[in-house]
Amino acid sequence: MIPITMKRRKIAVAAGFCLSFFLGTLMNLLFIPGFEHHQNHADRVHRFYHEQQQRVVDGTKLHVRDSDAAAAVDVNGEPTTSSRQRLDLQLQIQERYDEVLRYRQQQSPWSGTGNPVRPLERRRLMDLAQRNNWELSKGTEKTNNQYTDSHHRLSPAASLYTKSRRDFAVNTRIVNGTPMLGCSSIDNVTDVQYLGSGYTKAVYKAALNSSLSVALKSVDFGGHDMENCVKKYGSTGDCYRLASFKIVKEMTLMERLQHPNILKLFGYCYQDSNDIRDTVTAITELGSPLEMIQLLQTSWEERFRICLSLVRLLHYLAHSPLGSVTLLDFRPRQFVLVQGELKVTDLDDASAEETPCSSPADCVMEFPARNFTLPCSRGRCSGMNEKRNLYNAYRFFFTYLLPHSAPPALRPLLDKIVNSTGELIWGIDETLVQLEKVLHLYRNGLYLQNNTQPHRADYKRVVDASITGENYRCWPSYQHEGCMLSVFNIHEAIGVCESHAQCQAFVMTNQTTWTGHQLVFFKTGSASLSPAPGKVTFVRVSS
Ligand SMILES: Nc1ncnc2c1ncn2[C@@H]1O[C@H](COP(=O)(O)OP(=O)(O)OP(=O)(O)O)[C@@H](O)[C@H]1O
Repeated sequence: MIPITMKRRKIAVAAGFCLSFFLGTLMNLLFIPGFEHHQNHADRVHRFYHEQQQRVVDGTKLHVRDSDAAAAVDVNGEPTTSSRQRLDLQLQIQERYDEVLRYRQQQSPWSGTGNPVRPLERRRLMDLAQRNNWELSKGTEKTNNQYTDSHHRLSPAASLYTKSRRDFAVNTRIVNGTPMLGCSSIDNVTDVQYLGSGYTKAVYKAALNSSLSVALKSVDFGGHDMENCVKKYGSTGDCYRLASFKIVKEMTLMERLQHPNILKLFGYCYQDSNDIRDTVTAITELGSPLEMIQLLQTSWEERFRICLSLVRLLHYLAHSPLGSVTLLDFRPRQFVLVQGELKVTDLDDASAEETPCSSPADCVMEFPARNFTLPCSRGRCSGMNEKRNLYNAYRFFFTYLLPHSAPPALRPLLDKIVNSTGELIWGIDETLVQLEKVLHLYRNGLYLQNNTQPHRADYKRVVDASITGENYRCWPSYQHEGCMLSVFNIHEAIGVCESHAQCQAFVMTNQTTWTGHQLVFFKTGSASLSPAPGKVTFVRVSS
């Protein structure tokens, strides 16, 4: 039997513990100074315990049940393991919530105002941060979904129209001048296909109105993040809230960071799913996952485009409205291709905070092959966000994609770009200048070496004609069946034809690449020459 006074004390302590957490949350929501956002997580846990010990509160006011109170503290009035874990999880949710609010409101040192949080969004964010879903941890979720597969047990993106949901009239929401899609837009999606998943999210492709294809991103209930969290904390509801903040953060950054190489956010939908209120689904631009092996087989021009897109993106991130943004998880899988352009899709690990420091020893960037020490200036590691991005771009992209099979005249400049980024000699500004220079040289045919040797063969020019068959394979062809390469002009095409033993003719198509180069089909003969308006064929007449 526990003496009645002790029981009361426990109730009071537990209530204090709850109130303390509630007040902490409230202080953060109201931005009361003194409640540090950047506090170390462990310190914060500590502080909450300390505070709850000091408070004496009437438990009945907070409706703390005896059973809850008893579960929250042990016989010595100390928090039990389960209450510690619960608090730990709540604090993680709170931290993610704080981070999202910071990004919503943050101004860069040089730009205008941040985006104020609209009342509806604030309410939903608060809801996400505060709602207590302990009862959801009892494993009551349903799995009656048509898109369930063995790997991805159930994902809200895949269960859009099987659950009740709240459409917060998001169709009327305008972001950066564009109306946002909402739940009603994805009511009748068709052709839903699983695209991929990572640690936290599952991504599906879907067609809206049988026309626009989009990506639907939601928390993967069967993913590692959810599984590990539920194993540790036992609460599906709260683990969901924790994970969903990654999507909310990503959506926030997609709204605040507007650039052609950042995937567009088309909208979002909050709906009930798996017995969890307001599960979030982001509706974004659709891309195709980056396959490095496949990229190595494409033309230099396409690979250069990817590097240039990346450098343009990193230049924007270094000077973004939120300050210098770094992609902490910088792997090729965080990017997708949209019509040949590289776009970043996974922004949940992006950070606009420069690492705090007291000396350069705190500013060591460690990579598998080498380390860099950056200066510590005014309490922050100088340029660390930008440099981290740049070195990652070098090690994951430039070394593989830039020099390999480049036009020989561009090799010295490309080698310099690779070396200077690999040594972090250049910053992103200089790197961008140099890559734009490569583009200028390539686009204007300035990479073509002055070849004083005359062409060995003569060619007969046939206007509005093409050769249908007589294909041969070459690398890196734009077309699987035949040899289709891009050239700056007719002279380059003749040079290519003469360098291929099989080539007896070529067809200048009316298609161009992203740099304006013309696509040319190289052929083994001209027996199947036939009329084709707009195309010009050159047939070798002597050798
Ligand atoms: N818009 C998109 N279009 C096509 N595929 C996408 C899109 N967004 C994401 N993907 C694919 O889905 C995968 C998972 O998405 P995402 O990276 O956002 O999830 P995650 O859980 O954060 O992953 P990670 O463990 O890498 O952090 C990606 O690796 C990518 O291949």
